[in-house]
Parts: sequence; structure tokens; C-alpha cells
Amino acid sequence: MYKVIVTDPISASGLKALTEHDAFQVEQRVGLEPEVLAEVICDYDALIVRSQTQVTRDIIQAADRLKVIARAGVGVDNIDIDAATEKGIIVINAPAGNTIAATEHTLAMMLALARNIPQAYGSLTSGKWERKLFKGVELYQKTLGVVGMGRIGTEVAKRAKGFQMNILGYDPFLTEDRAKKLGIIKASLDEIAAQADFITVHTPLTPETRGLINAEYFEKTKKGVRFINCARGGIIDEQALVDAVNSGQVAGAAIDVFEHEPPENPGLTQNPKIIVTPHLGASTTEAQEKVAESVSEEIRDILTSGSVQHAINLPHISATVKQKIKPYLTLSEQMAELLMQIFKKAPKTIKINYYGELFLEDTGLLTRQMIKALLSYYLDSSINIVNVMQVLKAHGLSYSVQKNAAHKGFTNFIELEIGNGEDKATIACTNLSGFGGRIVSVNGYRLDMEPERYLLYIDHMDVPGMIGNVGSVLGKGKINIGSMYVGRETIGGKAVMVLTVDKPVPEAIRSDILRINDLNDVQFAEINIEESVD
Ligand SMILES: NC(=O)C1=CN([C@@H]2O[C@H](COP(=O)(O)OP(=O)(O)OC[C@H]3O[C@@H](n4cnc5c(N)ncnc54)[C@H](O)[C@@H]3O)[C@@H](O)[C@H]2O)C=CC1
Ligand SMILES: O=C(O)C(=O)COP(=O)(O)O
Repeated sequence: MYKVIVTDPISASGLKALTEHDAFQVEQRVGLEPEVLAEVICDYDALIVRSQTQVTRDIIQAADRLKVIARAGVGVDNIDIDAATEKGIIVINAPAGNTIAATEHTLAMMLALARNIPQAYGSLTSGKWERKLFKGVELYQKTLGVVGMGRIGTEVAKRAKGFQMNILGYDPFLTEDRAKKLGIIKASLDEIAAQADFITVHTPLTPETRGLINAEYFEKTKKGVRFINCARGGIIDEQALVDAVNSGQVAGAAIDVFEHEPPENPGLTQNPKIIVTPHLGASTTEAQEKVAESVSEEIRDILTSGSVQHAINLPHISATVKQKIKPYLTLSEQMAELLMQIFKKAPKTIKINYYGELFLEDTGLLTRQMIKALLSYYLDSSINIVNVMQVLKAHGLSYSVQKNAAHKGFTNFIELEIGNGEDKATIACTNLSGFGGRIVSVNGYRLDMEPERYLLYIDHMDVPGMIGNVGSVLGKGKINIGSMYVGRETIGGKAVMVLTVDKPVPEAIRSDILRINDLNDVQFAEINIEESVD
């Protein structure tokens, strides 16, 4: 039974994928104090939060059973991602579920700001009739600067065009071509400052975006500009905004998100020219349903089949590429397991070469699978594809990845080399369409081996009778040989034999094999034949 704890208000019906699944038990414990959450978290496999719960390092360190932290929304700045990654916990979000809600809230805020709606409402409901005081401005033919042209920024730009605004978009990833297709102008932050009547921010809060809009920036803007922040508190420096509004440089602002929530700056929240909402961007029935559905379906899939879609701390792989590399996911791990058992030493260096067009991009997951298999052999079992690169770094191991479009005789082909000082070992695999995965070389010897659970790797000289002698020792020990693969350098020279056997080979039989003349080494290996992450 997987236990899931929900600590922020989430749509109950959106959680059906978990609440109606026999393998899951869901507990809604909204508003837990951090110390209490740190105490109880060790009982759960998954944690679902929105923006309110602070998932700190302390909480994560206590989470010995936790496998997934799910953010039912976009921003993950309330989650210590580094701590989660070190602990091997996957962090996921629901990136698209609240896009429309946040977009519409941004437009609502822009209109309310332009027409002083909250102030006018407050005035009228307090018994006044002040028509002159609340004269507004039109959006029509004004210039809107959109900082951050991701999901929400793009949707805001599209809708603002409906008001016949001119749109300037700034985003490091915005191309001229995309801007053209959207009917907007790609601009720099300074160009936006110089031209915009309204500026709305839609970036995540990162070290680069914290204080992106600051006192220096306000000096460059047009006098009378209006700002909207429905993204994250801190992208616009709050105190600098208050000062710029009070000086008249900025005519007004509409703010949904704050540096501290609830906000602590009355200069901002009680300023007649600044309208505020309590982080309501994602608060629609539809958005909450969608984000809850998205995270609960993904938690179910991760915990029951290992399938991950929206991980923040894993390399992103598109569904198409994932489908293509699928045959290599288990195969590359098996190849790494076999190599470790042949090498019998902790590796200090790891080299991975990918050949063939399939591997020109998106090999992050395969690389992690192989390194995880190598390191798990010597290190503890808490290594997984989430924390493997941190573990690698912490142990001072070096690794390199090379990619080559050349085919090397196979359409696609992965070669893995591990080394420790002068010693090294190599292995390679491919997937033969219609025939499945094959190990095609070990330590430079060509083979054509289908991976099976129990294997014997034998390093020997190519002399008559070798195969018979090995077979007879195994036969005496009642060990059945499934298949045999041999490779040699030259006739009578060095050779290797890999046998698949039906059960584990005890140490006593291995020692008997070692006594065969002209046989240099024999290693028994057991590899996992279960399908890994799909
Ligand atoms: N108020 C609310 O309730 C909600 C707030 N949000 C917040 O809105 C923001 C945007 O969300 P999405 O559009 O879904 O994210 P997104 O990831 O689709 O878009 C973010 C964009 O910001 C751009 N960006 C990053 N650094 C930048 C920089 N230094 N300068 C300019 N652009 C930069 C990225 O390239 C990306 O295109 C996030 O902070 C998210 O947490 C999202 C939903 C609801
Ligand atoms: O998705 C986001 O980034 C949001 O800011 C929404 O926050 P919330 O889920 O409403 O606490």
C-alpha cells in the first residue's frame, strides 16, 4: 500500500486516480506545522503540495520512505530541490493545469488596474459616489511588455492582442520566428522599459530573476507605466516598486504574489495605486481539478510503473524519443551490471560512447541508468536515477559521454568503458530490430549475446577441448548451459566465452573451472532481467 499525504488544499475529485486505486491510501492533512510534517513524513511514499507548504531540507531529510514530491501547480520554489535530489526523491509539477487560470487572472488584473475597479468598488461600497477620482486608461493601442514568454506569458500575449495592444516579448528562448508567428515583437528588457505602457512578468523566481525589475529598471521606464506580477513575489523588488509608485514614475501596479506570503509590507498592500490579490492566479475550479488530476495520475504511474513525465530533477525526454530509446533502457543497465561483475573493482573513470543517430540527443536517462547500475554494485542501494549524478560527484568519479552519428556496423550502439588505474573493461550493446537486445562485445571480443539472468564470463586461451572441459565441470555440478557465445583474438590466441546458465554457479564449481588448463579467469554474474523504467 502506498501512502500519500496532501498538505495544501487540493481538489478532492481531482485526486481520484489515487483515492479510487486499491494500492493507494490518501490522507489530507492541510495546514500541518512544519515540525509536525517533519515528524510524520517518514510514513509516506508521496507528498502533494501547492505553494503554501514549505518543503524544507529538514522535512526532506526525515522523509525516509518518500519517493515523490508533487507540486499541484507550476512554481517549485517552496521545495528544496537539491535536498530532494540528494535523497533520490523525484520532484514533479503540473505545468500546464493552471496556465489558463493564471493567464485570465493576469488579464483581469490588468483591466482592473487600468480602470481602478477595486478602488472604485471600495469607494462605492463605503457609501461614496466618486466618478472623477477613478478615471482610467484604455488598453487599446497601448504597448504591453511581457517578460517571460513561456506558457502563461504566451497566452497573455495572445489575449492582449484581442485588445489590440502592441506586444513586446522578452525571453532568452524567444526566437524571431516564434515572435513573428505570435504576431509580437521580440525585445530586450531595456526596449520594453523604453516603450511599454504596461509590463507583466511571467518568469519563475530564480537567482537571475530575483529583483529583475528593480529601482534601476524603474528609472528607465516610461513615466506612468503600470506593472503586473502574477508570477512570483520578488521578481519585482517590492520596496523599489512602492518607491516608484509613490514618486509617480509608476502609475500603478497589480500584484498577486509577494516576497513573503502573507505580505508584510503595508506600503505595498495599502497603497491606493497598487491593487492586490492573495495569490489567486491558479485558484479556479477548473485549474485546481486539472493540477490535482495531473499530479495524482503521475504519482500513480511513477509508483506503479516507474513512468515519469514532469520531473523537475530528471532529464526531460519527449514521449517520442522515450519510445525510441525504450529498448535500450533495460539493456544498457544490464550491460553495466555485467561489466561491473567482470571487472570486480570500483571504477574511477566511466566513459560512455553513443553511436548512431538515435543517440544524438536525449541520452541523459540512459547515462543515468548505466551509472546507477555501476555504482549500485559497490555503494548502497539508495542510489536511483534521481540522485545518481550527485553520488557520482560526491565519490569523485569522472565520467565522459561522447556521441557519434557513425554506425560502427549497427544502426545504434552503446559502448561503456570503466577504468581504475591501468585496468579497464569495456562492453557494448545494440538492439536488433525484431530480435531484441544484444551484448555485442566484451573487452573488445565480438559476441552476439542475448542477456539472461545468470552468466559465466570466462577468459581463456583458444585451445581445443576448452568448451568441453568447461561443459563437463558444469555438468558434474548439475548446472545446465542455456547458450554459449565465444569470441577470440586470433586462432590459438586469447579468447572469451560467455555462457548463460539456468541457476547460480556456486563458488566451489567456479574454483573447479578455474583449475582448467589455459583458463585465465572465470566470473559468475547475475543481472536483473526485469524491465526498468518505461
Ligand atoms: N499566481 C499564480 O497563482 C501562478 C503563478 N505561476 C507562476 O507564473 C510563472 C510562469 O509560469 P509558466 O508560464 O507556466 O512557466 P514557463 O516555464 O512556461 O515559463 C517561464 C518562462 O520564463 C522564461 N525565463 C526564465 N528566466 C528568464 C529571464 N531571466 N528573463 C526572461 N524570461 C525568463 C523561461 O524561458 C520561460 O519561457 C512561474 O513563476 C509560475 O510559478 C503559475 C501559475 C499560477
Ligand atoms: O502554480 C503556481 O506556480 C502557483 O503559483 C499557484 O500556486 P497555488 O497552487 O495556488 O498555491
